[in-house]
Amino acid sequence: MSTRQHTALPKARTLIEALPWLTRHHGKTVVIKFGGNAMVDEELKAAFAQDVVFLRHAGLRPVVVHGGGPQISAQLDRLGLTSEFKAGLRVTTPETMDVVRMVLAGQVQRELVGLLNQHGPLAVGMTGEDAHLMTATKRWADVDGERVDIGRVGDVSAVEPGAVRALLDDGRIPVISSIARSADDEHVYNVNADTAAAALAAALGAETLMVLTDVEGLYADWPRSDDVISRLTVSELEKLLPDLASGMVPKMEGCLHAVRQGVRTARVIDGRVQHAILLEIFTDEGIGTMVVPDEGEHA
Ligand SMILES: Nc1ncnc2c1ncn2[C@@H]1O[C@H](COP(=O)(O)OP(=O)(O)O)[C@@H](O)[C@H]1O
Ligand SMILES: CC(=O)N[C@@H](CCC(=O)OP(=O)(O)O)C(=O)O
Repeated sequence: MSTRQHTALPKARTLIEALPWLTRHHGKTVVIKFGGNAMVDEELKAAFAQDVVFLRHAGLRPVVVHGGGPQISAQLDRLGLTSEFKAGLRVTTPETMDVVRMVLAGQVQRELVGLLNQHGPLAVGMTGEDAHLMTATKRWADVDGERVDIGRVGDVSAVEPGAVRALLDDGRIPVISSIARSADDEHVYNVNADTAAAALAAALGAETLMVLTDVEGLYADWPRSDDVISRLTVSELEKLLPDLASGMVPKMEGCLHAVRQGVRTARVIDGRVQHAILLEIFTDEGIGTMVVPDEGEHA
């Protein structure tokens, strides 16, 4: 009897290799934050959409929260307005807020929804304003120990995840812009997208928060070295937080918050690498930086 050599055998083996990961994560919610800096390359964006759709078809419940800092700055520049950041947060006047809302909800979110929906009627876009998803209170920046007014920047004070859950139950992929309502509905707030993703992951009881950015992960001694910290507990991260700078502050604060609130792992991964999300499936320890609970917590 002759056995036929099937050329597709290595592909079948690869699929089987993914089985333990897929079994472990089946039915689990994964909140994926896609940063504006990782979003500047067309091929990367298309690969990101493929990964998210793959997760959805593999039985996970992916939720996308997107940023768009560079895209907002470019539009402000076109309008002759300046971009100013304090402690990693955009100083947001009412005029700036109009641009933030227009760019995030009208441009970046639409583009991601379009890319995902090339694979079927899956993605539905919303902002934190929709169905009271996110309510925020005014956030002040801490600059050298001083409390500084940065305008319409908000911190998430409440999340009503019902609408997102309903979309997930319906098999959709929610794509969420980081804008929140104020409790009195007088205006809207600009929320850092890392902060929004973390709040949402916590409220949804997500298994994982994945933050895609434009560096390999959290560098131990940035900018002097590029040694990536591959794993740290929330207590270790808490000690490190005061030494962090710029964009890493809301990211790592978000990871800390999410894991403290019961999210099993939070990861910062390199969104410049094609298929960064799927690489997670095939590497035991994962890539980038992983934040885990302290030993003995959420058993
Ligand atoms: N310890 C650190 N490790 C890695 N990156 C850091 C660190 N501290 C500050 N950064 C900066 O944070 C940036 C990522 O944050 P940000 O620019 O807000 O990205 P995103 O658009 O993905 O949210 C990096 O490009 C890097 O310049
Ligand atoms: C308050 C604040 O800073 N909001 C951010 C919202 C977008 C964002 O966070 O985008 P990235 O993830 O690409 O940085 C901003 O206005 O740029």
